[in-house]
Amino acid sequence: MNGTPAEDLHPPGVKRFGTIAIVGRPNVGKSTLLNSLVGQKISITSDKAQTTRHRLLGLLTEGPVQFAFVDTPGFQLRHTRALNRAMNRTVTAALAEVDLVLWVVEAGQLNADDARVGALIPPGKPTILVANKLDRVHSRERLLPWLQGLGANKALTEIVPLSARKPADAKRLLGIIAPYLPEGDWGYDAEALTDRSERFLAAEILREKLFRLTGDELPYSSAVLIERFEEEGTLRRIAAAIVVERDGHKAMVIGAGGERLKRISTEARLEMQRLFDAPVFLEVWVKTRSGWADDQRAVRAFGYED
Ligand SMILES: Nc1nc2c(ncn2[C@@H]2O[C@H](COP(=O)(O)OP(=O)(O)OP(=O)(O)O)[C@@H](O)[C@H]2O)c(=O)[nH]1
Repeated sequence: MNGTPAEDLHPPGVKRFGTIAIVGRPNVGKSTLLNSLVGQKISITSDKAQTTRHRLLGLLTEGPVQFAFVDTPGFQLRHTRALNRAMNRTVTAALAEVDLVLWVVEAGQLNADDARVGALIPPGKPTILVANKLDRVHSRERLLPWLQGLGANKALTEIVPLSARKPADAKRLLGIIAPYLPEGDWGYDAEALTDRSERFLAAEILREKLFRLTGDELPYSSAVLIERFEEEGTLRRIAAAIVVERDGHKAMVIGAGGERLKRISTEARLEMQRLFDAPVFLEVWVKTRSGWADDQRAVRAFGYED
């Protein structure tokens, strides 16, 4: 991890680096695909190079190519029906910035929800349609006309039928993706993610839950600090502080009987576990900015992995 230039670790070849968004209606297999594509290296982020519109979900460096799979905030896949026009514009703008879109559907199906997702992809954006769950299709003869019908859609750059569960299929897909990524230097080190980047992501997740579960009540001056981030084997032991301006805000975050703080910290912990692919022990404190003296009265919420 220390000091070897990344170039020395890889065979020569044209270096490429690019961002890829994976979109699709719920349950088509996006998470499964991301996992197969990046393996254990899921959900890594770094505090450099993060423009606001994307969150890094996973990085993969294979030979001279670095793939950055990104999330598109505002792409509420679970609530596609509820997307209003303004949100659609946000999503479309975010997708406009990536180098490639992977639009995941289930092989043999293209329903109204799929079409709604497809409509958000900016015209002209290189888009690979991934027809997933191929293993469930028992009659390849029936799939053929479906694939040919899709082929008539000029907006699709490629159509790739596969099973996200099969590592060999994911590998094949990487080979198809690579030429769409621009030539140029990598955005990140080739090595696995550092504690520091997970630490950053932990703060981001907690902040997101904090603001989502307090609605508009909480002033944006409130902050999240990761005070401790330790690894014990696979366990991540994290101590975080939510720092607010006033006692009134503190009460707001804690909620009646501590319920809201409990929910914030539970949801944050579950998402961290999913992203880090590891158990997380998360302790969250709420403090007012008045200083350390206040720690005595700090309230904490615990999260345990059973
Ligand atoms: N048979 C089969 N099932 C798959 C395949 N890929 C994913 N699945 C299953 O499909 C279901 C949904 O997969 P997810 O990866 O959670 O789908 P998602 O699109 O991320 O879902 P949301 O998070 O709800 O948007 C899970 O039960 C997966 O195991 C595949 O290639 N073949």
